[in-house]
Amino acid sequence: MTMRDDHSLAGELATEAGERLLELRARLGFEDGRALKDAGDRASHEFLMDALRRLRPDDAVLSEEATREERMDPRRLSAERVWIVDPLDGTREFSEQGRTDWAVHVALWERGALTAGAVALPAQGRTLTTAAPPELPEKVREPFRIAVSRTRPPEFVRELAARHGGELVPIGSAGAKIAAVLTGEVEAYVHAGGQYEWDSAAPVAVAVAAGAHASRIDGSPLTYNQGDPWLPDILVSLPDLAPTLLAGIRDLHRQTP
Ligand SMILES: Nc1ncnc2c1ncn2[C@@H]1O[C@H](COP(=O)(O)O)[C@@H](OP(=O)(O)O)[C@H]1O
Ligand SMILES: [Mg+2]
Repeated sequence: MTMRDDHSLAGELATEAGERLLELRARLGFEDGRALKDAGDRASHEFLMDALRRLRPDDAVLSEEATREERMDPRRLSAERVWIVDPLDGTREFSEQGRTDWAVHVALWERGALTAGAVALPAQGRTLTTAAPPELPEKVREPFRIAVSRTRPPEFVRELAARHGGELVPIGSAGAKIAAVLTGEVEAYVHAGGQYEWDSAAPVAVAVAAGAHASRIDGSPLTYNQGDPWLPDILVSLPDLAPTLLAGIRDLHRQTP
């Protein structure tokens, strides 16, 4: 392979990992969901680790599927370049026949900020990348739609939508939900209660490159490559909707701390 820029590399790796996951899904079928999930996590992780080791040998990597020791390796904390990857986001949905809301995340963090990233949505036949960020819808649709976890929607988001005339849309995978914001299927994604850096790094890199709002739900910045990769809440939205949602969340939390 020739030397390529980080944006293209993120896109190519996420896309190829996704193609391998589609093949695996076709080969193993859906009878044994546990086996399919485990095989998908492992195959995608190994492909991405091998490729990054070969193509970016000097960079550190933080992957969901690495061992705890690898994830806690302090060398990444002093590294200038760290790839943050989720080899299979929405593992649950990957194991359910017919579902297309699962993703491969590949992000690059450099000296304090996300600088490149890609989210492959293999079953939707597309990859969103910082190489060519999607064009955001110009206007916020009314009623606006908030994507939430299918299985763990935060309690307050129902009330938030009700107060501001919004609708909830359950979708699996953080990457698929943020992609839905960027492609105009929903206007926002709100999550709280738990998540890790790899769940949001790549989709946030693409969202920011596209001009979307991305922050913690209190409006503070999302920070990556921390010692503890726990990053429990997130708001991604069209920029014009962010002030309403941030104020709405603040009000709700004031009332029910
Ligand atoms: N409360 C929680 N604690 C830890 N991880 C969570 C979580 N809620 C969601 N996630 C993770 O965020 C991703 C998107 O979840 P959801 O589809 O429910 O919105 C999933 O990643 P993985 O599929 O990579 O494990 C899921 O494990
Ligand atoms: Mg994930």
